[in-house]
Amino acid sequence: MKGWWGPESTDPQAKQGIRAEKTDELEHEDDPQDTSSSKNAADFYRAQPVLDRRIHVLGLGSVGRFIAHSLRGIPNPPPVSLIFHHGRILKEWEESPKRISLVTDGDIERREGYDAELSVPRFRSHGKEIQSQTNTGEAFPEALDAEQPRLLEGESTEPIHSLILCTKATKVLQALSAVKHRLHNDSVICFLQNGIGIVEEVNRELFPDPETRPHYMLGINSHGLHNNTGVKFSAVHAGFGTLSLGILPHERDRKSAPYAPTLKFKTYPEPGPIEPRHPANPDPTAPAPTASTFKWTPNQRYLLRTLLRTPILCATAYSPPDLLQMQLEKLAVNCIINPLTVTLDARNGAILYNYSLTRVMRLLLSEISLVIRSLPELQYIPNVEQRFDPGRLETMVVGVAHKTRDNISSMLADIRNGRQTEVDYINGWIVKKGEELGVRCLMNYMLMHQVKGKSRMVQTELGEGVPFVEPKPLEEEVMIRGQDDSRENEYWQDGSQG
Ligand SMILES: CC(C)(CO)C(=O)C(=O)O
Repeated sequence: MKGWWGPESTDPQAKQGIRAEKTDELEHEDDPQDTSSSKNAADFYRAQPVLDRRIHVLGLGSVGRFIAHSLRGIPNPPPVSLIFHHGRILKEWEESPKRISLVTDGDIERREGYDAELSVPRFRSHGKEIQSQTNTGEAFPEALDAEQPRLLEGESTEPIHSLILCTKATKVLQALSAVKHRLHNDSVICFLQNGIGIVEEVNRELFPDPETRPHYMLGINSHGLHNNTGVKFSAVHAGFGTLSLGILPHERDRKSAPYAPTLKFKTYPEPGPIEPRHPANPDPTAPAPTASTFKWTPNQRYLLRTLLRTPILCATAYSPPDLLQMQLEKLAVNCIINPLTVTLDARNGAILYNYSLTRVMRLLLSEISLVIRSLPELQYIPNVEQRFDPGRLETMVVGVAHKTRDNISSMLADIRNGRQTEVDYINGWIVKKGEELGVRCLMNYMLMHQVKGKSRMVQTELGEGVPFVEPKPLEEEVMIRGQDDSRENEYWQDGSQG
């Protein structure tokens, strides 16, 4: 039997990832007549075959390229499809040697064997696709019936079973809208964005019906990656980190989902003064937490195991409550370093050893800490009060700012390049959650709007100034000088997670 974790296939087509990769290696596994093989731990994993080994990567910035490169480097690699967001870039890829290169400590490693496809982001407003033109200016064909997706030439209708989503948080809806018709209720999407609240937004806007909604996984990336200036389809692995992964319980399994958020606190608005609430004074009438078992689907298990067996990713799997706490720690750090570096227009280290900025940081952290400690999802988890104590969060922020002192934060890089920032999913999430929980977060609100104001200011300046390449109608990004030089900085130093 040929297992998919076994030695590398000698079939050149399989190496190229060309075949429709139906798993055949598992077809005898479930034969009830077959009593010859004794059951062992691996049988558990082999019990349910996955349908398709192909992994699609959507969002081909430095993180997407790194993941795609890493996946093709493992024994018996899965077929990997790169989804390009622009016809021009797909053409460049087709005309290139079709390789992704990764630079580590000056050494270049090139990998090939990718498939490529096109999927043009759909612009959205108020929960609807509003686009009548593509980013190359051509008109979208009219759909024959409202239920059918409006497809462009070259766009696929093939189902996607496993998708790794590496776009920025601000591009998730547009990117997913374009492949929504290919995702089914057994597909799995692995979200790898900064910030929190993306999954909820995707559910609300794209998959409101739990019956047709795909399954989800979350990942927190701490690898330091940036673009390789001037070199296409390449990334620089500047800092070794980890990938913390977790499978999210599906709403279809809600009843048995671990730590399903039960509303333990009365939500705002309510009459009378707003009292901060946190687990020290929970609502005694709230129901107790539910059991923590839920089933993984074959696609979820397959994608998780494939990422876990990719050594360079240094991936580890966590339970949903653990992953949530790690996300919240990262969020707290991003809530301070990212917007402050924007307002200061300085590298991460600038916030250190500065009396006034320490005051600012503490005010922000007192709100952030209170919101996090008030989350109903965390109320039954031991030590939440200590883990998210403002003092501990401050130590973490200072530690990360020190380790990444020479970096330009991802938010500052976005601002400088005229891109939309992820502030809505960082400080914006704190403000929104605070409103729901009755914790007013004025400091975070103000800082969020300073970032937005700065973003608008830069975009206006760029619009009035002289861009080097005129944006085509509805083209996503304006190419400006220095864009490729910016460190696309998803840096999150591992040790800082405390
Ligand atoms: C931790 C920090 C601030 C490091 O640069 C980061 O994650 C980011 O820039 O987004």
